Amino acid sequence: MGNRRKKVSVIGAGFTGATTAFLLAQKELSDVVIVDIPQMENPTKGKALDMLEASPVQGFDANITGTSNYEDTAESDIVVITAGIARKPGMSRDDLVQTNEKIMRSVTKEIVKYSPDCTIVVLTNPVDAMTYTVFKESGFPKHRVIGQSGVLDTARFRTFVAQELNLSVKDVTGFVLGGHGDDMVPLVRYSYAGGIPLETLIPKDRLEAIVERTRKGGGEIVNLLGNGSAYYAPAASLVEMAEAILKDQRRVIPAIVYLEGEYGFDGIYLGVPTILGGNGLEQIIELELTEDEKSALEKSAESVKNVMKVLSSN
Ligand SMILES: NC(=O)C1=CN([C@@H]2O[C@H](COP(=O)(O)OP(=O)(O)OC[C@H]3O[C@@H](n4cnc5c(N)ncnc54)[C@H](O)[C@@H]3O)[C@@H](O)[C@H]2O)C=CC1
Ligand SMILES: O=C([O-])CC(=O)C(=O)O
Repeated sequence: MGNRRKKVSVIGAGFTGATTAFLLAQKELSDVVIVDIPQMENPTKGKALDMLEASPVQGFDANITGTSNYEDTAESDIVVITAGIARKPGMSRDDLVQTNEKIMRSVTKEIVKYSPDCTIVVLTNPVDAMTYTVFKESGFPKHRVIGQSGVLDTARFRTFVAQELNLSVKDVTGFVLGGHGDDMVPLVRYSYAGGIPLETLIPKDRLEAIVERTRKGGGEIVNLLGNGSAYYAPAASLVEMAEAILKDQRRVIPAIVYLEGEYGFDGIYLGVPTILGGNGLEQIIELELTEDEKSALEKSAESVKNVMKVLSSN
């Protein structure tokens, strides 16, 4: 292997998949293979070629390939799953479960066949349950199957806080825990602007409004777009996770991981603070929670368990 370039395969060449591929290449994090179904092979090849033709202008060196053949994904370091259907206005993420579970099972079989040592990062919704499905189907250890929600949910929270305070987003940190649904748990107590606790900077009612907007952040975009869901911020979030793994950064990042007793939950995938590095999930960080925070997390976990009940893999 030596100094060979890293390789990331992105399954699903739709809005999130294509945007993720382009960001990975622009940042020269890896070569990228984009995979979609055979009926979409030409558009997928077209997107990949179009991205590649941006490389001389933007000055990045990365191969980008579009395909429907999983052989092209062989020996990926990371495989990102964005394949499946997205919600439309009036739908919840959970309405996608039956269709996307089938897609998760079929794509995971192919991923595992060609990249038995990769780390899989799942985006497809309902993402907590879909990450669980991929974990079961892959047979991979838990540190190599993780899901994306917390980076995005936290990014939304940080955006709204920065707007409220008229400050740089760079100085705002936050932590959103729980399932990727409307009862996710933004942890205000662990959120800061330039190291100053947010609770001392923003009145309680304004903070509550920001928390509520964060919880419904996906739906806000779905309603505005009218025919699909968010993709720029989700793709940026996937790329942050991929970078942490590819560069073994050991970053503190909220991620959907398999819990075995942590936070009092066992046998489910849920968003919690983690350390991400070269092995994928390096460590789960257990924060001290107040009774109110615990019960909010419990409620969010119940929603995830209700979705998991309809999984055929459960
Ligand atoms: N976890 C999160 O924070 C987020 C999750 N999502 C979810 O990501 C998923 C993708 O969203 P978009 O990219 O906007 O949807 P999209 O409809 O633009 O793209 C999905 C792509 O998956 C492809 N596909 C379907 N079945 C496939 C299969 N068996 N193998 C390979 N490709 C297949 C489709 O042909 C399509 O190109 C949705 O489930 C959405 O809800 C989106 C944003 C954030
Ligand atoms: O809202 C959706 O359906 C897509 C998603 O998960 C998000 O943008 O948070």
